[in-house]
Amino acid sequence: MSSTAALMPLAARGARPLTGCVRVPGDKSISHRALILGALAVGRTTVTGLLEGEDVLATGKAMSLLGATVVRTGPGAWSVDGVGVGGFAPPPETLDFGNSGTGCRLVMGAVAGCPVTAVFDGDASLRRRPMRRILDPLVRMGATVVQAAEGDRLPVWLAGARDPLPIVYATPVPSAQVKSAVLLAGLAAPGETVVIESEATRDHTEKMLAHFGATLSVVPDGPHGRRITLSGQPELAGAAVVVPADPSSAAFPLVAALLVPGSDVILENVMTNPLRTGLITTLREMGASIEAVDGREDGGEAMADLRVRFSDLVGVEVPPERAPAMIDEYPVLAVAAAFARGTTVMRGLKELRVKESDRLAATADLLRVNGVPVEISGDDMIVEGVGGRGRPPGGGTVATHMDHRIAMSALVMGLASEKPVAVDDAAFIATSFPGFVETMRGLGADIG
Ligand SMILES: O=C(O)C1=C[C@@H](OP(=O)(O)O)[C@@H](O)[C@H](O)C1
Ligand SMILES: C=C(OP(=O)(O)O)C(=O)O
Repeated sequence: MSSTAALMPLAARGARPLTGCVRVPGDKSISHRALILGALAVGRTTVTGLLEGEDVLATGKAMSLLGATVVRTGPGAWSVDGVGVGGFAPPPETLDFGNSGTGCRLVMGAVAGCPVTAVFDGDASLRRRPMRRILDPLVRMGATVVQAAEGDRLPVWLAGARDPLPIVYATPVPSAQVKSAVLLAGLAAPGETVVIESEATRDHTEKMLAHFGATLSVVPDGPHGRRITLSGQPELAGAAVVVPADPSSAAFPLVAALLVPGSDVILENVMTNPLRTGLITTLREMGASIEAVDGREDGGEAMADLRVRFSDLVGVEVPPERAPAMIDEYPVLAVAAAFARGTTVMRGLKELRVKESDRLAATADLLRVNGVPVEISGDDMIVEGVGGRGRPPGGGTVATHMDHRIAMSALVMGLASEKPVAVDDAAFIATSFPGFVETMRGLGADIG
């Protein structure tokens, strides 16, 4: 996706209740990791339900350029023949991660443990995002930043180490991407690599490493944290990975169903890993009717079908320690808060400033142009809901700033506000949720 491509404007307007049963695409975090661990394993990995969005496809291409054999065998079905830990080959061209922070940062970790040099690049949004948080620990492990743009930003030339050093690393920011990059580099290190996080972040890398045969321990550290110890140089064996539906994508039809009167929707097979369900916890506190049925587990990950019905919501205070479990869901939570009765306070949102856009500013602007009072105070966002006094006015055009989640959140708002809501550019939705518009229309939404 290029920032110079033609814009794709779109608008959503209020219509009949949303009803029906849908399965949103596969989880983005798990999809990236399945391709990367498949490439670092010996033998064949088969993946079903892979998210075929632009972000994940960029990671698949990077794995091919680094020497793995990545083949699409059917819709959402992929096979990866890996090269083994430390076995990447020098890539013949730049690894272009487009809009994807996860792909870029995790592959930096994997490359850091191999004696190859790779060039990492991305689109205008990714070129603005911080990479020092990844490069700092990787350099401590023996990788070399040969060249980088100002402030250690993309494009970055990274030379990996033949025998990276196992380190003990306390992550300075709550980031699953930083944790995962260190663990992926640590795979090639002789000895134990330890990551300590003061707030637990999504643990898909840890779960999938165990699924592929690595030895690691995860123990609590402090009131909200964890200490992860990985034994280096395992022989990872190709595995079967079944990717559940992405809770971060499910968030959009879920919130839409809560806001459009009369709605009753079932979202199938949604991943319910507790480190991803902060939005569901919060919405339930706000009075949402979200029922999880038929809970089950595969590859260490929990999933369930979610039945969601229109609900009257009330404002709540969301504590900062919940942020890692719902970090990508704040824009759509802010939309839900706009329809709630009373004030919603979301605390500790600093990390939102370094996503595909400055999501704190972009979310506040989304609400403001649609007539909803909102304030940013330090790292907190305060939304004055209009519930009980009607619906948010809508009628605005939202600047999406190359950010898929801002685009989808704005369109969800338009489904329930008084007047339609437009977005300047819906093209980036394809990075994480291909088929979003069709899925929403299938439930009865008026988006076009
Ligand atoms: O590890 C992952 O798959 C992700 C981690 C989060 O980023 P941070 O690690 O920067 O918090 C999240 O925002 C992103 O969408 C996916
Ligand atoms: C932040 C996100 O992704 P990434 O960091 O992979 O670009 C996201 O999908 O909301």
